[in-house]
Amino acid sequence: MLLEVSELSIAYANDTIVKNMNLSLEEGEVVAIVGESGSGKTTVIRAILGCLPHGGHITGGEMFFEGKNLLENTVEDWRKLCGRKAAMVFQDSGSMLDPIKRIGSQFIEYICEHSSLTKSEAAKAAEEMLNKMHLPHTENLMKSYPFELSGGMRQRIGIAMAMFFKPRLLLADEPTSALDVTTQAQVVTEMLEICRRDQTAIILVTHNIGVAAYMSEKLIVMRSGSIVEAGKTDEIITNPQSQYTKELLEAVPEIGGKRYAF
Ligand SMILES: Nc1ncnc2c1ncn2[C@@H]1O[C@H](COP(=O)(O)OP(=O)(O)OP(=O)(O)O)[C@@H](O)[C@H]1O
Repeated sequence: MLLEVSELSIAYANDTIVKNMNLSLEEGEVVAIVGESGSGKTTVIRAILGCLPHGGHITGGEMFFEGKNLLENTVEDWRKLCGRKAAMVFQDSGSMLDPIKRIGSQFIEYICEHSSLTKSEAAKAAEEMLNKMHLPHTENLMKSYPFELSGGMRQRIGIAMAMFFKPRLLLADEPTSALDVTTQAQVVTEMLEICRRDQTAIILVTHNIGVAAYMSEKLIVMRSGSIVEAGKTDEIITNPQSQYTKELLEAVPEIGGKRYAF
């Protein structure tokens, strides 16, 4: 088992936000957490990466990653885990790029900081990674500034950087929500392609059960900090048990009798 979270509870100050969360993930598996805004999805994945915001703390439960108890992690343990073994992609990962540095120089700097590659080796590897995200004209792209690129391209670069070191676990928080529908579909497909090739497991956080259905094998439906329903995605989608899941599914657009993921 890659990740095992059991009975996890999280509070901000004295308010319990997440109650008795359970989640398990094998190598290369994709689990999606869906639920309305404020249900605690982001809080769960922040806890897994040891980066709850100020005031947030774990009040109960356990988390094991590759058999190691995450609740016993030192600052050094978290530093080793984040970036290389576990990486995160946000809704606006593209906007985390430094606006006054060319794409190539920031990607190379990032690689050199976390590995022993030389600058020219890093440049070659960075360009290859951009190719894998199906970014066009990568040679020119490396010389571009972020503002010269579309939002979709910037987000793909953010994902390429997060995936560069082939993390065992990718935490993706609404990774495509800021993109238009067509670009969303492309970016999701590319991200899945890379994760499948590298056997990277994903926890996908989304409010869009359509995207979750398309991407994941397992689904967790959350509401107000608790699990409403959890299990195999196909089974939940075809035979939802809770009224809340049914409502989420009904909100997915239907055209000609078919429900569409995006
Ligand atoms: N830093 C914080 N301090 C106090 N409360 C917080 C903090 N961050 C989040 N919360 C509260 O925790 C609850 C869950 O928030 P969280 O961001 O985990 O939900 P979410 O399901 O990811 O929502 P969204 O889809 O809007 O991102 C919310 O009620 C929110 O107000």
